Amino acid sequence: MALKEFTYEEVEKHNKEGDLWIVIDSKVYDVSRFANLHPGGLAVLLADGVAGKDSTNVFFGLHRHEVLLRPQYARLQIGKIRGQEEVIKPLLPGEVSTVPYAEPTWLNKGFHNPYYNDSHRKFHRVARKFFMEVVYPDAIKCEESGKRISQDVVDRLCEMNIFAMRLGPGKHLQGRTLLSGVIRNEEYDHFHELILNLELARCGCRGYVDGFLAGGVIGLPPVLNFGSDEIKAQVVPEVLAGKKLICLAISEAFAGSDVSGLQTTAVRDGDYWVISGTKKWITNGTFADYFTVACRTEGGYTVILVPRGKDLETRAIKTSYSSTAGTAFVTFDKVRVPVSNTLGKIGKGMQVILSNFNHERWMIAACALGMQRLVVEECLKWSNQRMAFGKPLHAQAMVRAKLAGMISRVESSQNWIESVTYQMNNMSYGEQSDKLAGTIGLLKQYITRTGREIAEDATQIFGGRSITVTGMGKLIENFHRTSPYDSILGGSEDVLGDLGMRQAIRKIPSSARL
Ligand code: HEM
Repeated sequence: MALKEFTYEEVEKHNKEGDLWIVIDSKVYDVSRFANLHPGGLAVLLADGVAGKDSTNVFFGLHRHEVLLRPQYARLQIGKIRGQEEVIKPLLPGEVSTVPYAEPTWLNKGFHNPYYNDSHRKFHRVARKFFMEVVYPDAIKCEESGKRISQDVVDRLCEMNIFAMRLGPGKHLQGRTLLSGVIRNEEYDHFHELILNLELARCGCRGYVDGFLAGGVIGLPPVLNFGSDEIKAQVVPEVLAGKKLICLAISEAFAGSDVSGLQTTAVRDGDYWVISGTKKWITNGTFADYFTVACRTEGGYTVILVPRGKDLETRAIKTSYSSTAGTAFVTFDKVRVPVSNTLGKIGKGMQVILSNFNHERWMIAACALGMQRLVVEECLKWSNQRMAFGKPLHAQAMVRAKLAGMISRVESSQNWIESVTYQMNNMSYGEQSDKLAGTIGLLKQYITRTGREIAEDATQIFGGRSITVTGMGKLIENFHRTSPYDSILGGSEDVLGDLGMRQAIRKIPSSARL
């Protein structure tokens, strides 16, 4: 049905309590009955320049656009201004932002790049639509409720093989239809995977980013790369189908970044391991069915796949991000598992653990970067729409300086991660372990550190709104609270910087002299 049309003169007549209309972006809203329920109060709606008037600027200085899109408020619209059309439109599913620096360069019209081709473009369009339509609403819901990712979303992302793709290219993708067949299986590379990580991060919910089966992204590769054929045949199909969930259990209260300090032990009893000990900060642990567990065994370390059972208990750990991540404290009370559940060689678990770290750290860095870019976009929009001292925020040189720093950090991180991703595409798994471990350590250290600098700057730009969980600054609040996770999970910043340096120092030629 065509919308009723009004002139500004007609709207102006409705300017008092009980008969109150306002205009926002050419749309006419009847707020007569809503005014008393308005979270910002009645008085502000009756003010001069608001009641019966075009309140577009004042509205966008105080609310996110999504407020108007919520059904209960969208229904307050009774018509539009004759001869005018709405200008402020949200991105449609699949669309890219036209705000400068809101997207990686290759997505901007007229820009060129050496890494991405048509297959990545097609893939990106479908992925963005999927994340906006299916994942984003679940992310918002779960981030707030703290509940685990909905099974419905798990089913859909497994149907699209998104979960399988997040493990990177490889044999596990053979015979699978990727993203409804938008690309051919053999086209899939680490740049497609980078796209998935960046799109996930755009949801702006850090807890959910981990709740989005991150435990599986790091817990399943040891099974794929080091499990026996029987174990793989049993576990991989059900996990990639989203029927069973898996997580990685390495860190302990006794050993975090210092993996060699771990104390969970596995003792042989015939054909069984008997596992005793605890694990801490285990992402997805509260809802996982399988645990890829690093244990101390006679003569070294061994990684063992442990199914959830009566002697394995998980308890949710209260963290400062959402419990949708499923962060758990895990207790093994003489858990018996067959020795055939060993992943890799007995006593050679450190190799399994270390080889897994590169991909995990790269994934965390990618997600961290995705959120940072989102924060840059939020700050650019906010500084453009927020009026202070009679001018937009970006009229202040200090604000422009902060924005310049934020953009430079995000762009340098993007360029570095793309260069590393290109190496990953062209190196074998073994070569990556040898050549990229140090670089990825440094990359992650850099990206997570700049993340916290960006969080600080964004907080200053958003002021009080950056410390409230809802409203204009909700993404900034989430990012400021959760950016330290990026700098801790998968190896803390200082340890990774040191790893990068130790690897570099080891490779300085003995003949090198000034
Ligand atoms: C259709 C029109 C409007 C709707 C549906 C609406 C809805 C809301 C909602 C849901 C909130 C809670 C905060 C949030 O979720 O962002 C809010 C807060 C607020 N609103 Fe409105 N509003 C409308 C128009 C206006 C207008 C024209 C003004 C003009 C001054 C205004 C001033 C405020 C203020 C001052 C707050 C508190 C903001 C804060 O805590 O930071 N609102 N409004």
